[in-house]
Amino acid sequence: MQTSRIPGFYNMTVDERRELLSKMSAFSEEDKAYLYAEKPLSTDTADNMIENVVGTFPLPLGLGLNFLINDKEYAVPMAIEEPSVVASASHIAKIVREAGGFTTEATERVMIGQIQVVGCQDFHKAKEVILSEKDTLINYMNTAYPSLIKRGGGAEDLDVRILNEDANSKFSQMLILHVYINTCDAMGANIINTMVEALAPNVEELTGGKVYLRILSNYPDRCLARARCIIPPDLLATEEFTGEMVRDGVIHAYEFAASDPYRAVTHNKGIMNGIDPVVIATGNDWRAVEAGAHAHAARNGRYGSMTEWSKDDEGNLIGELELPMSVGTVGGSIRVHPVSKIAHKLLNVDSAQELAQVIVAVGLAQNLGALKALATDGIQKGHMALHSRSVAIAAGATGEMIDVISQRLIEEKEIRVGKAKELVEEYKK
Ligand SMILES: CC(C)(COP(=O)([O-])OP(=O)([O-])OC[C@H]1O[C@@H](n2cnc3c(N)ncnc32)[C@H](O)[C@@H]1OP(=O)([O-])[O-])[C@@H](O)C(=O)NCCC(=O)NCCSC(=O)C[C@@](C)(O)CC(=O)[O-]
Ligand SMILES: NC(=O)C1=CN([C@@H]2O[C@H](COP(=O)(O)OP(=O)(O)OC[C@H]3O[C@@H](n4cnc5c(N)ncnc54)[C@H](OP(=O)(O)O)[C@@H]3O)[C@@H](O)[C@H]2O)C=CC1
Repeated sequence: MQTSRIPGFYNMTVDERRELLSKMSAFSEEDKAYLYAEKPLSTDTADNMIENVVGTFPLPLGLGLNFLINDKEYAVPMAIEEPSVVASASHIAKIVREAGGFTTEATERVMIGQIQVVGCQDFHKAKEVILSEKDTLINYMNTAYPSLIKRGGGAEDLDVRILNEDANSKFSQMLILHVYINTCDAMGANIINTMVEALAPNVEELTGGKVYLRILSNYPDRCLARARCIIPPDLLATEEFTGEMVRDGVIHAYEFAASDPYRAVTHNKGIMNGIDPVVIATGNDWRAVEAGAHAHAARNGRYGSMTEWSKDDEGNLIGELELPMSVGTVGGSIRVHPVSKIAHKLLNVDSAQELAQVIVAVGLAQNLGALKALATDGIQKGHMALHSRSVAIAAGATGEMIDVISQRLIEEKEIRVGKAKELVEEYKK
């Protein structure tokens, strides 16, 4: 899309939004046939995706707007059930674009495959043998996946660790091979698993041990994406709070998360509020991304904040987020789920590296959205106002009643299902 800045998009009806997107040539006729269908994922496709299928489970798909990342516009598809997340991401993206946008970067897409060897007679000798045969083993693995080499990827390096060397350890001693594999634009789990399974017999032969696990690691700490924003305080000001007050509140909120795991978990949940919906919409494995993100948050031996917030000498608020980001633009169900295909088209990313960068930028925005609300009005004002519609529906409101009940809940400052049920009964009389 030429611009992701569409003021008041949320005040339009769904039909008006679709018409506007048509005018912006965001979707082809075929895309629209899937995206606007009541049931975009057919039962047949679903039945081919997983086991024991009895139906499908749709989620709302919204657009995170206003994202300017490395000077490129992105309307970000977000699949999520929770109200206020898309609004919050768009709200912060709007502020950040006025400050010049997000800057992002990503490392090479190097993922890790692990091979576990137990029962070696001499673990140090076994380690030496593996390292002396490193090049041969790397070449061997690459013969198991020649197409990856053709794309410029493949196994690149190999490392060996010995675990549980302490004689008092209650666990068995084991040799762990780490194979570093560039999976190009795929998340790479199946690719890596194929390669490490192919290598296992050679490893057994060289070490004299027994290989058990041969699987990727979901902590790909050489496959990182980083996002950064620099925001002058005046852009953060609200009716009641100066920009400096908001900035300082955000920094204090960060310091709280950095010092206390109980807070860090909630803080990081707020970041994943932004990340998961994009990972899901693009057909990627959100369990893998979640697991890797939390491992990274604990990399210093203590679970802490995924983001960092500080101020520079000019008083600008600086936000940074670095996460492992094992996502792909091909592979898995990405080209199987029709809506995920459309999401990729809308995002218009050229590579998995670029997708990873968009995702961390959304995570950073989402974190600031939550912290800005928490450090000022509190989360209930913005979030609960948007949640009131779900509350009304949960209480049995339908059609026009939803808006009426939702508005009453906000006015009476009692956004809860019990209250909504009373209002529904009253409305029906
Ligand atoms: C909800 C807002 C954004 C309102 O904030 P606001 O200041 O009232 O927004 P605004 O009316 O000034 O609008 C500014 C922009 O926000 C967007 N926007 C504004 N409203 C909408 C809407 N309805 N739908 C879509 N987009 C919306 C939109 O882009 C708009 O620009 P415009 O288009 O007008 O030029 C703000 O209160 C907010 O960000 N709150 C935080 C919400 C949040 O974090 N929700 C997550 C759920 S809570 C949670 O799970 C995580 C948590 C909080 O526990 C994490 C933690 O503890 O750290
Ligand atoms: N622990 C975990 O996280 C696990 C996750 N999984 C699942 O694995 C799936 C992801 O595995 P993944 O290996 O990515 O998927 P695939 O098995 O679908 O492999 C990706 C395929 O994409 C093709 N391809 C086309 N273009 C490119 C390109 N530019 N770069 C790289 N590959 C390309 C390759 O086929 P070709 O080379 O033949 O053209 C490759 O085989 C996810 O569904 C995930 O849920 C599975 C096991 C464990």
